[in-house]
Amino acid sequence: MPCPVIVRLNRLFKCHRLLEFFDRTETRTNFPNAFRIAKLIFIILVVIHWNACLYFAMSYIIGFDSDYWVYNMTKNGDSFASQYIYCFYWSTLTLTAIGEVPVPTREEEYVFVIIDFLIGVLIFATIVGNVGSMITNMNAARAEFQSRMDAVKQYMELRKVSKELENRVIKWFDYLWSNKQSLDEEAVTSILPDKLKAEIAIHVHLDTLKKVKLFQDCEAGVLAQLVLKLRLQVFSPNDYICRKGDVGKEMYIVKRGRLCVVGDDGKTVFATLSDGAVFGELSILNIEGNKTGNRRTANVKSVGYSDLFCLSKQDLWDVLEEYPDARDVLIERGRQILLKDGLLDEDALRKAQKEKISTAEKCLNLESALDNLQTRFARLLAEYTASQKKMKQRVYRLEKHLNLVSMSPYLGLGPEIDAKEHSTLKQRNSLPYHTTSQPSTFSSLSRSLSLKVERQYSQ
Ligand SMILES: Nc1ncnc2c1ncn2[C@@H]1O[C@@H]2COP(=O)(O)O[C@H]2[C@H]1O
Repeated sequence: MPCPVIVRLNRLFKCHRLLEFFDRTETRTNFPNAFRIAKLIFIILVVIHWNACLYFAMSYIIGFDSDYWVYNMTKNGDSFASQYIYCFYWSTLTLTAIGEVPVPTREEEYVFVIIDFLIGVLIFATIVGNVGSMITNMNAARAEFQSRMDAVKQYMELRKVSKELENRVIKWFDYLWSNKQSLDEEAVTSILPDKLKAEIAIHVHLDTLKKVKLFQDCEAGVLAQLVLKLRLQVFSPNDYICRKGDVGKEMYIVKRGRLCVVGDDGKTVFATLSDGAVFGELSILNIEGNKTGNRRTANVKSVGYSDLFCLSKQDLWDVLEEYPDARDVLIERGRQILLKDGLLDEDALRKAQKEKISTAEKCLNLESALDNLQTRFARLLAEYTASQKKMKQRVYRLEKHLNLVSMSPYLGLGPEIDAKEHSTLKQRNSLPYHTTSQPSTFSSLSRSLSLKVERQYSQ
């Protein structure tokens, strides 16, 4: 074997870098299946190349032209290109087992060919397995969609659903697939963290939301919050999205399609709604004076297929509670539509507004009364503290006057008395009560007074 080849074998230690490259590229590429096929072909070519090199090395060791199996220099040429091409050809035939190869004559040649055949079987299995799984992966979305559709079809068959309705359902599936609408967009992005999900939702839906006149004056935060709550729904031609009198539970934004606000006969068209239009908001905005309350004010019908973003009442209010200005804008616009349709009870609106004002006034009055009370309470507290202080001083003076001041340090009353006076009083106090010059009634009075003051202190 030529020496430079052995020296360069240490390059095989870098193999892990190649595997790392494969892993990273497979994760990052937008065409994973194409990359997997390319990787498989590359690995097979490398294995064939190594096998060709081994064949040439074995022929070199055994001796070129020595038998029918080894590389034949005279027959196949001795240039580097012809040597490489013949060996590569031989290796391909052996490993893929698709062609006849020279029959080995020596034992070591047989062993080499057996190993080659075994590797060839593995390569073949790998190719078939990988290509099969790639084709399955490529069709995974279609297969999932198909299986769901089949389940619905079977169900309709079982429940004897009318042919007309069955056709509508099948056409709905067909529209969904041909417009590349996912059955459940939330499920697709559910694996992502909330932040990324929000960014994707903003990217996908924000353009539609920006077209919506109703939201054009709203703060950017409102749109960003709303965009996360939108759910895509697809309606077939002539489907009623809402009917007059139903309880409103959600509002809709038209992403694509055409819809009509129709009368009860289903033919009289009051208004046509197209991309960016909003409807279904009147019954969920709790507009004061709305004659229909939380009921739908009109029928809305889809003309062709229409893609609508649906926003539930709860989700809308959750957002609007944080953005009162946006709420006022929406309510004002809704009020204008109701006024135009003659569905606004102006008396009720005025009454509600008056009630609102009187409630606000009541709140203000209550607030000022509370302020007043607070001031008076503070004044009372100050007066009480001052009178308490005065009383303490009077008790102290009284006690002093009655020669009972000696009790004060124990009771914690009044200012400190000087040490001399204190010792004199202590001496006097050590005498029994009846021996003191004061009558016993004074002492009991002073005691009860002291106890009262002590209680006040402890409070
Ligand atoms: N004259 C109109 N023009 C446009 N849209 C309307 C008209 N009347 C009703 N709608 C919409 O039709 C919706 C029916 O449900 P809502 O009452 O919740 O909200 C209603 C409005 O959004």
